[in-house]
Amino acid sequence: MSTESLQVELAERSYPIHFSGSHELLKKEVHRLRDMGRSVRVISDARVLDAQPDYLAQAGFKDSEILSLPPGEQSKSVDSFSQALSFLANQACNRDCALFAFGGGVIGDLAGYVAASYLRGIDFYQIPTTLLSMVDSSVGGKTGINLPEGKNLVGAFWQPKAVYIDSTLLQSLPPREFAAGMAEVIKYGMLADAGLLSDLEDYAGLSAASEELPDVVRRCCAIKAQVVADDEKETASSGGRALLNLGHTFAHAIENVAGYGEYLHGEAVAIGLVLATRLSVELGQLHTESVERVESIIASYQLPTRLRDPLPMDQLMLAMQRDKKTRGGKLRFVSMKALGEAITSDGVDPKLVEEIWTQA
Ligand SMILES: O=C(O)C(=O)C[C@@H](O)[C@H](O)[C@H](O)COP(=O)(O)O
Repeated sequence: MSTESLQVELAERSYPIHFSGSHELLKKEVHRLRDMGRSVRVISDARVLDAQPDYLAQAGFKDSEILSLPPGEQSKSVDSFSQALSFLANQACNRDCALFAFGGGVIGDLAGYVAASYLRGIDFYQIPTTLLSMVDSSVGGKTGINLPEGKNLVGAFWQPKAVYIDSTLLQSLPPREFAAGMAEVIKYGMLADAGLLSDLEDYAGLSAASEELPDVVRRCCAIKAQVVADDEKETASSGGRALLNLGHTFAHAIENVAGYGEYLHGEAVAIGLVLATRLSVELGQLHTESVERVESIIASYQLPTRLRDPLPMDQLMLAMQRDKKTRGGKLRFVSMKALGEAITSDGVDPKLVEEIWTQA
């Protein structure tokens, strides 16, 4: 990884994203906490712990301090949330306990929400193990769980104290998971960095071992850190943090209607990015050729550009109504006025949205 750390600037809630020497820095932090008499706990999943059997022990954690949940989106649930709270309460963890998330986006979002809720808030650290969580979900403090009614419908903004990005962890990541992470990388190019998008065209076939990957991860984190610093709680009247949701209004509806886990989050985002491009064309903001270009970039990273099977339109439209960007019953979309420059679009005609879905 790149030698520097990045700082997410949020006044008293500022924190570093470490890209180099992360494992060593993590170990130091665990020791520092223990030296202060504080306890530490970890939430992880069975697949990550199997793939990385020694990582936590080498950083100073003990087995009894680790809660292992089943892998996959199903663990981002009220049941797992409750299980994790009981894990802390049964061990009499108090307010000086620090909670570490060791896993991908599901574990990070869940553990963050547990940390935000337990005793009204305890310290929280992110150790992302997937590409998706390294470039996106571990940064910015959006934590939460899914409901049967919709994706991420319950949660809190709760910033981590630090993020430890260790690219060596990607070597054991299954190819499908790596590809899913690339969807969020492509998203960053599409929303804020035309140069990154062009580079991704040149790098097609990027893998965990590619020498370009550390710089790509850092570029995504730098965009996210800036957007979050400018609009931490997504309250800007236009643009702002909502732009990070490019493709997600469609993606969350796909995940909810198809059933959580049917599509990986990144796979749904990949389809959502194509649909957001089609929407931008229909709104007269992009040329038609943009769709072909976006589809080609997405496909070159072994990601889907279309749904495997059609999903019921009424359910997709209903799921979209529950999107957190909706105001006064009206959908707010993130579209692009150029590839590399996202904007928010209000008052989009639902008929147009239905028409876009028919092309999914
Ligand atoms: O951090 C953000 O803000 C994002 O929108 C990043 C998204 O990629 C991420 O999936 C996020 O968790 C979605 O948030 P939501 O508010 O739409 O549930």
